[in-house]
Amino acid sequence: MTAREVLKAAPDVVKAADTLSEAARTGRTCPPVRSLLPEGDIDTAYAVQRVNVERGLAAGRRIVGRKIGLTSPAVQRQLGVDQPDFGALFADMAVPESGVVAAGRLLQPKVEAEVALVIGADLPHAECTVADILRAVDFALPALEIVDSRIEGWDIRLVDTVADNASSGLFVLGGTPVPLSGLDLRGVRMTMTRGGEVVSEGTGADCLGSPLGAAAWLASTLAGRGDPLRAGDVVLTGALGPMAVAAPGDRFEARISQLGRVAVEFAVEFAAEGEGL
Ligand SMILES: C=C/C=C(\O)C(=O)O
Repeated sequence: MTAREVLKAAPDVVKAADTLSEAARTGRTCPPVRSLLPEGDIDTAYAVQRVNVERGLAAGRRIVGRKIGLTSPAVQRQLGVDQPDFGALFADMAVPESGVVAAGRLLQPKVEAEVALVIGADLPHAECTVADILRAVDFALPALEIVDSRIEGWDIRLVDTVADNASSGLFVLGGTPVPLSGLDLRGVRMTMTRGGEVVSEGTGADCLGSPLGAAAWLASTLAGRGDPLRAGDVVLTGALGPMAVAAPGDRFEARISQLGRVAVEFAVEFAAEGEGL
């Protein structure tokens, strides 16, 4: 969808996109958008997502990659869905390794641990294989995805999360790139802690069978839509285990075998000046 096509998008698509972007802008959640869209119509939900992505690009934001969502059976169960989806990653969503997320930056954050891949060659084919992915990937990194929902209480079905840029929020990449050669991404084991307590565990196989298979699904899907993965793109391949709610003051750390560790902190909210006196 080009910027010109966005302007011509159906009124229900524009209304859903406006509802979500207003929630993001004001920091106030909105009701589910599924009631505005044809029931279960995933293509229309992606059109809503595209409207807000095009608006972001028009406002000067830069796409740096894609996220895959809903890859783990645990997350699919948590959200009551049965297929993966994808969303856009913008440069302003990147948080430095061990960085701090400012209070109030997100509406209802939750954290997931994932394998990130950095793509070194374009992937233009609509039938992308795992071998294509292996040849194209420059390196892997451990990552945290901080998902968020503009929809109140995370009351989402597949259409809602697709329209809402796959419930994306922010992401953190670990600091040490690992070449794929010799890595068994299906076999990696992930443990994520919040304040030192284990809150999520999983393996590479829990991500659609393998993070490489998930990446092949994404590359095929995007190429089929005429918007392929390109050299330099970051791919967050999807949660390896259940997501965990984040509150002010929380510190998350994920360790993924063969890949290393990655951490993030959520700032403590301070009372406004004079409040509570
Ligand atoms: C609602 C978001 C889910 C994901 O991002 C995931 O499963 O990775």
